[in-house]
Amino acid sequence: MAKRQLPLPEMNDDKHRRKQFKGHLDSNRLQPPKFKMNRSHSHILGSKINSQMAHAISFCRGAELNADTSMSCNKSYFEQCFERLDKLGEGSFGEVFQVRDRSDSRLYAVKISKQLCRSEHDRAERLEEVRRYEELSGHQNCVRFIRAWEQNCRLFVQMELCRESLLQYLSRCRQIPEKRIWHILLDLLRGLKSLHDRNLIHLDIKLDNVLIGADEKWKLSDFGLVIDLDKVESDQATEGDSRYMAPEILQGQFTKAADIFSLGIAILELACYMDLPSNGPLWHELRNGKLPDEFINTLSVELQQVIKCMMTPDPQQRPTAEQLLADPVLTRMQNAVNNNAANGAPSSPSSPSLPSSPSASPAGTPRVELQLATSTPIGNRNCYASDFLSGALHLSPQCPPTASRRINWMKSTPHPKILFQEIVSDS
Ligand SMILES: Nc1ncnc2c1ncn2[C@@H]1O[C@H](COP(=O)(O)OP(=O)(O)OP(=O)(O)O)[C@@H](O)[C@H]1O
Ligand SMILES: [Mg+2]
Repeated sequence: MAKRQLPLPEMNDDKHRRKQFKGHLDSNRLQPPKFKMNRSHSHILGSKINSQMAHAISFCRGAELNADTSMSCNKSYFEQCFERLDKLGEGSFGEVFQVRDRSDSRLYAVKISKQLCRSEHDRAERLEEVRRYEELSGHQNCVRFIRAWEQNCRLFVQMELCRESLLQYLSRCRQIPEKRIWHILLDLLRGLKSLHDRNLIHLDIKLDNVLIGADEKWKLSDFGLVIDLDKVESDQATEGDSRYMAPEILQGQFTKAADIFSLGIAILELACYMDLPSNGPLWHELRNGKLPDEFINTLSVELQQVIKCMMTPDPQQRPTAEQLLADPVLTRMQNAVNNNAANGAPSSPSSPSLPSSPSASPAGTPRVELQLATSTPIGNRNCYASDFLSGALHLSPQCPPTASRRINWMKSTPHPKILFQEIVSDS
């Protein structure tokens, strides 16, 4: 659905404004200081650890480091096990690299902590972080944890490799069709429900901490601030980015409802391409249930309602992830996915604009499904089918139909070149 172009509001400090990106990173974004939890786990790790040797940190049975971790080898465990490729991103806590695992030749992401782990207290905090991450990993809408280790006073975490963050996606597409926004919301509510069902709260939900996987699913990531309500007193929790922070966090109330607020305001940012304030009058207005009309009016009534509910000022009145998943629009989407699965039709709720559902074609119009076969890279990354979904695709057949009715289609622009393969044709 194409959005109406609205006049920009004045650019005063505290006025609402559309996002302004500089490349992929928004340098206007403030990173509020993060406070640390003060739990001690020194009893778990013991005190005598040689910091130059790699130590597996895992709560899974059988987790161990297989490379030569002895001091006789000059290479670090990381260098022995991985070929370091591109840098994928950086936050206040770590740098993330794309790597190739030498043992299985597959690509992964490894996050290397910036902070040095100098004391048992630091180490205990990391251990707790890894324990929480392992606990929630496994859901398709949470970035998968592979293993973690510590060497030279740094924590290394190996994860599934994702394609890009929701912030990068927004900076690239700018106007995201509403249908896709619903799919993103559905994926993230599922991920959030899996955390909340375990009594974990994320506390740092924001566009930068949502990634899309190779499986086309949107996933929660960056579990550094997650707290376990069964184990940690809420006064030991840490606040996340102030732009996404629920109002009650200022009173020290850390509950699951705070995550719902953060997700709600992130969806507002995504749907309206709005620059969220980190403080000032608009920050308070957004937390008093006053959403700027010139932005919110561009959305369907259903999406407006969901966002408003999620941003309800009183945390007790905010719906839970489970209640939100029962929203009529989200229920219809889930039913459609389930029906497709039951009929054996390939379906992915997050690969939205490919003509993957019969309803995408008016009656009588031939429906063609294409899958991305190969592509040349954009910049230093591969391109994906979804890179081309926000505009019309001008494809030309590269070869005539064969007996098996498979046709290759080439996008007409010279760069990037993408090759689609037709997988269904009703014509
Ligand atoms: N598994 C992954 N696959 C691909 N890119 C990733 C992955 N994990 C992180 N990144 C990229 O690296 C960036 C920083 O990662 P992350 O958010 O985990 O770091 P951080 O230091 O904890 O951030 P913050 O400052 O938000 O706390 C992400 O925004 C994302 O762009
Ligand atoms: Mg982050």
